[in-house]
Amino acid sequence: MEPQSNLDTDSDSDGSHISATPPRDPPPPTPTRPPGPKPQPRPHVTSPTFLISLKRETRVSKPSHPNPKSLSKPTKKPPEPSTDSPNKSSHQDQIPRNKPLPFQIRRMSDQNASSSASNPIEILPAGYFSKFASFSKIKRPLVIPDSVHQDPEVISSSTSQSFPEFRVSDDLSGESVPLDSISSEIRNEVVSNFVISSKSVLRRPNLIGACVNTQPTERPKCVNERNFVRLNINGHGRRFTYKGRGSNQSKYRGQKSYRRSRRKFKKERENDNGYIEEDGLVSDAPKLEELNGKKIKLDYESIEKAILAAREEASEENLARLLKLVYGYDAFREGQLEVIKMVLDGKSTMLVLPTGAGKSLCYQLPAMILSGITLVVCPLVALMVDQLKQLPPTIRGGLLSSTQTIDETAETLRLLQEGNLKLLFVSPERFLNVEFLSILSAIPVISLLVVDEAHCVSEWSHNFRPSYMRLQASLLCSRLKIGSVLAMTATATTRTLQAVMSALEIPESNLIRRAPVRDNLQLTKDLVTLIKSFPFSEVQSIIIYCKFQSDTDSVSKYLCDNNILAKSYHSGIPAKDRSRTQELFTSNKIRAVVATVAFGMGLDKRDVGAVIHYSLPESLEEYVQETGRAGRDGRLSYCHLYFDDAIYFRVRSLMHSDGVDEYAVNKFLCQVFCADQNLPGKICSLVKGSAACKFDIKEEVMLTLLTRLEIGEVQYLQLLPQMNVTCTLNFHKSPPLLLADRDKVVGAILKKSETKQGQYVFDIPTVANTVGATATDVSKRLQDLKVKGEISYELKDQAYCYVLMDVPRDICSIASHLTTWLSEVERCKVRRLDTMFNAAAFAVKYCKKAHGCYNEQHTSCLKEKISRYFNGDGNSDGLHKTDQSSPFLRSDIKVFLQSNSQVKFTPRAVARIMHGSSSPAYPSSTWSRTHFWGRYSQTDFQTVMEAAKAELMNIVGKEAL
Ligand SMILES: Nc1ncnc2c1ncn2[C@@H]1O[C@H](COP(=O)(O)OP(=O)(O)OP(=O)(O)O)[C@@H](O)[C@H]1O
Repeated sequence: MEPQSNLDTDSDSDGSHISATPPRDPPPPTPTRPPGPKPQPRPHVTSPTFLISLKRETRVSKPSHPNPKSLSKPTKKPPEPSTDSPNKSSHQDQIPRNKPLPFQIRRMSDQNASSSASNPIEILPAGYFSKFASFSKIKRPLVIPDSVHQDPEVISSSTSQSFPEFRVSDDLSGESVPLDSISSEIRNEVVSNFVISSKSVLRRPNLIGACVNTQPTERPKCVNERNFVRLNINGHGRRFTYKGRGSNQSKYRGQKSYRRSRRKFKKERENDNGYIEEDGLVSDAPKLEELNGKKIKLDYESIEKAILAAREEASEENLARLLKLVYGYDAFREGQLEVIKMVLDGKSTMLVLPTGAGKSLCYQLPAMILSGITLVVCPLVALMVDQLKQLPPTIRGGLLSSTQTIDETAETLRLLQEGNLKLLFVSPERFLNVEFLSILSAIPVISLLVVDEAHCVSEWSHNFRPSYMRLQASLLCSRLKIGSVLAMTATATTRTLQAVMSALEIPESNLIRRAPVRDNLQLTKDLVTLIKSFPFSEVQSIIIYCKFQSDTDSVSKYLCDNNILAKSYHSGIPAKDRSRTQELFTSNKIRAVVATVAFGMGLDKRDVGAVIHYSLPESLEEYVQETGRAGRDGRLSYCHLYFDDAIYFRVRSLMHSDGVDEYAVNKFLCQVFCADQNLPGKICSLVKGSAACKFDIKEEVMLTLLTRLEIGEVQYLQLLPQMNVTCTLNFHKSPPLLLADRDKVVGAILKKSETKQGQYVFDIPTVANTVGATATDVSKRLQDLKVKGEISYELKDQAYCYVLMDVPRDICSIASHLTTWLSEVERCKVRRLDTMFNAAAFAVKYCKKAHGCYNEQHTSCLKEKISRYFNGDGNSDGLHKTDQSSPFLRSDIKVFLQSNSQVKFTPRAVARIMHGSSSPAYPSSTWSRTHFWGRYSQTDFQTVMEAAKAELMNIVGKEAL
C-alpha cells in the first residue's frame, strides 16, 4: 500500500465509525483473466444482480488531418453569413446529427498512442475486456453540450437520437438474463412508487418561517435564549399548510382547523416523541432520526442547560454533551470540535473538510450557542432548502430565496427584524438588495456569517461565482456588524484558499484542513469492468455523473429499458420533477440517478454506495466533490471513472468559451461608462442578451467584469439587483397628461417614452434618473398604478443594473488589466481539466501498481495525486494532449474565411468555431452547420487563434492593397 501518512484521514473512516456501520462486502481482487477473446465467467452471485454490458454506438471519427481538397468542397452549404442575426436560428434541424456506428471498444496497440482517432484500433466484441487492454476506451456518440445548447428543443431532440445500448447480462460472457424474471418486481415497484410520489404533499420550506408566530408555541422556560424554541420551524417538526398566496398567520388565528391542529400538536407532545405532526400534513420524523437510525428523544430542558453551559464555557465536555443531546452523536468527527471552538471564540475560520464529513454541524452547533443570528450564504436555492430541512429542531431557521413570493419574503424579513430567527440562509445575490442590507444593518449582532461552498469566492476555483466575489469582508463589514466569518468548502487548492481567506480576511493561522478524500472510498477507473463485477451489483444506490444533459437522459432511459430503475437529473428538468427524482432516490425507490453536476449539492443520502463518472469531470475538485457523495455512512463505497479522451477534448474546447479579447473588453467598458454622457450617481443598465451578442462576451463574464469594477481598488460602480428594464405601458383610466400632473413618474414616462401603436415604451432606469428615484421605486410606483387600474404594463429585457460611482480616465488600461486577469482565469480552467485528465491517464497507463493499486483499482495512486494537487497550487503536471500544430490548419481557416467573406470574425471567434464551441455572437445553432465546426478541437486553442489571426491579417492586407 501507498503509505497513507501524507494523507490525513477523517473520522468517517476511523475504526469506531466503521465498526458502527460495517463495510459492504469487500470486493475480491478482480480475477486475472487470461488473454484471448473469451472472457472468463464472473464469480457466482446468489442474489439477483443487475449487470450491464455496454453496447454503444459511435460516430465516425473525423480524420485529424483532413484532405484540404475535400474540405474545399463543403458537404453542406455553409451558414448564411449573416444578414440575419446568427442568434435567431436555433432550430434543431440546424444541428448536425451524428451518424451512429456499432459500438467499438478500442484497444490501443501502442501504449503511448495518444490520439484515438489516428491510432490503429482493434474492434472487440461488446462486453469483452482483455487484460492487456490498459483501459477500455469507449468512443461516445457526439452530443451537444449543455453550455452550447440551452435550447430545450435541442436538448430533447438530441436525446432521441440512437444511443448506447445497454444489455442486462448475468456474467462476463454478456449473456442476457431473461428480463421478465428481473423486471416484474421492479416494475411494480416503479408503478407504486410513482403513485406514492404523486400523492405526496408539496412542501414549501420557505414558508415555514412565515408560520412561526401563528400561535404561542410551547416554549420551554428559556432563561435568556430569546430565539430558542422547542419546535423547529425547519421542516422536521410542525408544518402548516399555507393556504395560497397572501395567506398569513392571522388567517390561522381563531380557525377551527387551527384549534384542531393545536390539540393534535399537544397530544403529540404528550406522547413525548419530541416531534410534532400538524393537521393532516406531512408527519415524517425528523431527519435526525433517520440519520442516526435510531429515535432520539429530545430533552429540551437538558438542551437548554447544555446550551447555557456551553455559552459559559465552550469546553469539550460541554460541547460534546450538547452534541449528544441534540444530534445523538457520541463524538465529534475530526476537525469539528476544533472549528466549533474557534467560531465560539469569535475567530474567523476557514474550514476544509471532505464532502459528507459533517461541515454543517460546525455552524449549527455554534448557532445554538451564540447569542445573535447566524447568516449562511448558500449558492443554490435547492441547497438552502435541504440545509434548512436538516436543521435540528432546536434552531429556528428561515431562508430568503428568489423563488419566494413577495409575501413570503416580507414575512421572513419581518421574523428576522423581530429577532425570531436564529439562522437564516441567503443567496449571495441577496446582498445586492438594499432593503435586505438595511434590515441586516439594523440587527444588533450577526454573530456569525457562514460562507458555504466558499471556493466560489475565488476566480481560481472550479466553481467561481461573481456574486460570491462580492462577499468581500471589507464590503460586508463596512455595512454590517458581523462577529466572525466561517468559510467552508470541501474542495480548494492552496491558491483558491489563499484567495478566499484574503477576500474574507481570515488569518492564515485560522485554517483547518483535512484530506479531501475520505478513506472509505475506493477509486477505480473502468466503468464497464466494474459494473460487471461483484461489488457494484451489491450496491443499492448509485449516482452516475455525465457532462451533458442529453447524456443523462439517454443513459437513464437505457438503464430503465433494461430494468434498472434510473432517472435523469439536470437543470433543464423542471424543479418539481427534479425534487421528485431526489425524493425517489433518497427513499430507495429508484436505484440510480444519472445526473449532471447539478445533482448532489446538499444531498445527504448516507448510503450511496457508488459514484460513477460516465464522463471525465472538469477538475479534481469536481471529482472529489462528486465522489464524496458516496459512502457518507462510512461504509466501503466505490467510485468509478470513465476515461475517454473524446470528452476531454470537447470539454477542453468549452473551457475557452469564457475567454475575451482586449478590444472587446474595451468596447464593453465604453458602453458601461457611456464615455462622458454619464455622471456619477446615475443609474445605468446593460441588457444581458443584446450586450452579450454585441461584444461576444458571455453573460456571466460580463457580470464578472462588472463585479470587478465594483470591488477593485477604485469602486467605479455599485451593482443593483438585475431587473427587466424595458416597459411597455398602456393607460386605461385617467388621460395620461392629467395623470402626469399628479404623478412625476408618469410625467417622466411621457417625456422619455417612444409611442408605438398607442403604447408607451420606455427604459426604467432612464425614468428613474429623470425623477431622481431608484429603479425599484419606479417599479413600485408602476405596481401601485396598476393596482389602481390606471395602467397595465409589460416588462422585458433582463439587464444588469448599476449606479455609476466614478468614471475612469483611462479605460484602455483597465481593459488591458481585466483581460490579462480573465486570460489567466481561462488558462487556470484548462490546467484544472488537464490535471484531471492526467490523473486519470496516469492511473490507466502509467500506474506501476506498487503501492496498493491492483487491477483497475487505483485508490492509492489517485488519492496521492489528489492530495498533491490540493496541497500545491493546483497546477497540472505531465502530459499535454493537444496538438501544438497542424499542417492543414491555415489552409482550412483560409477556406472557411473565404466561404464566409461577408461575416466579420475575430481570431477568437474563428478558433471557437474550429473547436466547436459556441459564443453569444456565433451560436452553434448557426455555425455548427459548417463542416469546419469542431474540426480542430484536438489542436491547441491558442495555436488555432494564432493561425486565424495570421489569415485575417492576410485578408486585411489584401483588402488594403
Ligand atoms: N459527529 C458526527 N457523528 C456522526 N455523524 C455526523 C457527525 N457530524 C455530522 N454527521 C453526519 O454526517 C452527515 C454529513 O454531514 P454534512 O451534510 O454536514 O456534511 P458536509 O461536510 O456539509 O457535506 P457536503 O460537503 O456534501 O455538504 C450528516 O448526515 C450528518 O448528520
